[in-house]
Amino acid sequence: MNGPPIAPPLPETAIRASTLPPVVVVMGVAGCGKSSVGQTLALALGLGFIEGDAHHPPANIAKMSSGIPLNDGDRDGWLGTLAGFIAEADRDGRGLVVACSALKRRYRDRLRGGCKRVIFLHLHGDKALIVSRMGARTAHFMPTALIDSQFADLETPGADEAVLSYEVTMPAAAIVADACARLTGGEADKTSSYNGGSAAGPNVGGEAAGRNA
Ligand SMILES: Nc1ncnc2c1ncn2[C@@H]1O[C@H](COP(=O)(O)OP(=O)(O)O)[C@@H](O)[C@H]1O
Ligand SMILES: O=C(O)[C@H](O)[C@@H](O)[C@H](O)[C@H](O)COP(=O)(O)O
Repeated sequence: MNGPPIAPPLPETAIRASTLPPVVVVMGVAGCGKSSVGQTLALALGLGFIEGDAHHPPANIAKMSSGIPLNDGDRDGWLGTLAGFIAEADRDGRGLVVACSALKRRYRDRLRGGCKRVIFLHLHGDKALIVSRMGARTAHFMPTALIDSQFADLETPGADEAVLSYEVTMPAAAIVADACARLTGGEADKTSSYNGGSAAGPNVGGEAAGRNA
């Protein structure tokens, strides 16, 4: 009897089978490495890169600079702008890398809403280490004092989200090499983890598997 498959195909397999280049959102709290990893990943994949920080309205930058955390309302228009870039890439069949904190589940839903190819690359790690990296940055608007609010807002991606997760103790080059391998079908390092999610969830794997079945 021909019924639906009992187990969905692994999303990682589906990503590899996709004929379209990936759309990756590098996410995580301030100072986790989104810009560094995102830029290098985009270069390695030959894709465009969008720095989310460059699209905050001046009022958001002023707020963070003065030590006040952003709230959902502050982030609304900014997320809309970034979701627009992603939807445009999807319409054109282009790949793209975006650096965006995407701290909450509903923010990620907004970003992937216009593009079923979105994969989140979550950089996570110890708060003290991240604070020390933030402190070593020069000429950056984000005060280290806001790190507690960033961790408080962070909703770690769930098992039903398409996400590659990396511990920030890994060198940025190693993160990029592993992510490239996973996204393009090469050999991947065993030290990272991949959360594919179920075919029923709003994940890239299920959609891609459907398109390519
Ligand atoms: N994996 C890493 N290992 C060591 N240092 C890193 C790593 N990723 C980023 N950094 C450094 O940490 C600081 C914060 O990184 P950045 O890319 O600005 O983070 P974000 O964009 O998330 O705020 C920078 O000085 C960067 O060079
Ligand atoms: O949603 C937010 O609260 C901000 O977007 C924040 O998460 C982001 O990280 C800042 O723009 C700081 O910039 P860096 O992440 O580059 O430190």
